[in-house]
Amino acid sequence: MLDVQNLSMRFGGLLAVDQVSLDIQEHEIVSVIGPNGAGKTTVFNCLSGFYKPTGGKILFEGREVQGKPDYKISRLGMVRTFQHVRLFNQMSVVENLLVAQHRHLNTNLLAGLIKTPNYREREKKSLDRAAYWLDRVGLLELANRDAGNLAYGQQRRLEIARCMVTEPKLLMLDEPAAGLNPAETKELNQLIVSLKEDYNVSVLLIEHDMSLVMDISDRITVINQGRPLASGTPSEVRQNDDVIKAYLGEA
Ligand SMILES: Nc1ncnc2c1ncn2[C@@H]1O[C@H](COP(=O)(O)OP(=O)(O)OP(=O)(O)O)[C@@H](O)[C@H]1O
Repeated sequence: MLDVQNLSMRFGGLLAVDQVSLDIQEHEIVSVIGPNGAGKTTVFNCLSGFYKPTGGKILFEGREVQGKPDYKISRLGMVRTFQHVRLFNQMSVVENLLVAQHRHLNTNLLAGLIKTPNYREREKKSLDRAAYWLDRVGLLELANRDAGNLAYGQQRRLEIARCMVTEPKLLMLDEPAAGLNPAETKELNQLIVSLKEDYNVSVLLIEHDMSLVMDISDRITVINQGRPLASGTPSEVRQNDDVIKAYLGEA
C-alpha cells in the first residue's frame, strides 16, 4: 500500500531524515520508533505532504506522491493526527467532524447555497457518519460541547474520529498515547486494533509508549539520528543490540 524509498529531508545544514525506507501492506500496523529528535515526525510530515522531501520516493498504491500538497494526499486516503492535538476548539465536537468531511469532499459552494437534493443527501450522510464515529469513540453524548472543553484523552479520540469520517485507507498517528493515563492508553490500544480489524485501515504509528508499540505492531522500523537503525517484528526489534543501545535501554 505504502512504499517509502530512501526518503531524505534536509533543513539547511541538518539532514533530519537520511535515506529512510519503509513499507506498509494492507491490514498492517507499522510503528516508527526512535529517540527524541530522531526524525520520526519529519518522516510523517513528508508522507502527509506537510514537507516536500529533499530526496527519495513515496509510493501510495503505486502512485508517486512525494511533494504533493497535504489536501491531495488526504483525498487519496492517507490521513494523519498530530503530536499536539489540532482541533477547532471553538466549534462543537460534531462540527469538527462535519468540517473534516467538507474539506475532504471539496464541497461545491453553489450546491450548498441552493441546497440541491444531492447536496442534502450528502449532508445527511456526513451527519450519519459523524454520529457513527462519535458513538464509536465514546463521545456521542458530548456532540454539542465545544471541542476545546473536552478532556485531553477525549480530544485525542476526537482527532481519530475526525480522520475516520473521511474513510481513510491509511491512518497515521503521531504519538497518540502522549498524555494519556494507563486506562486511556488501554482503550486507545483496543481502538487502534479495531480500526484495523473492523474497518480494514492500515496504521502507521509514531509512539514512545513501548508496551503499546510492542503489543499492537505487526512490524517496527527504528530510526536514530535520521537514519534507519533496524526493522522487524516486535520480538526481533526488542532483541536487537543496536536498538537496545540506542533506544530501548533507556526507554
Ligand atoms: N521545520 C524544521 N526546520 C528545521 N529543523 C527541523 C524542522 N523540523 C524538525 N527539525 C529538526 O529535525 C530533527 C528531527 O526532528 P523530529 O521532530 O522529526 O524528531 P522526532 O523523532 O519526531 O522527535 P520526538 O520524538 O521528540 O517528537 C530535529 O533535530 C529537529 O530539530
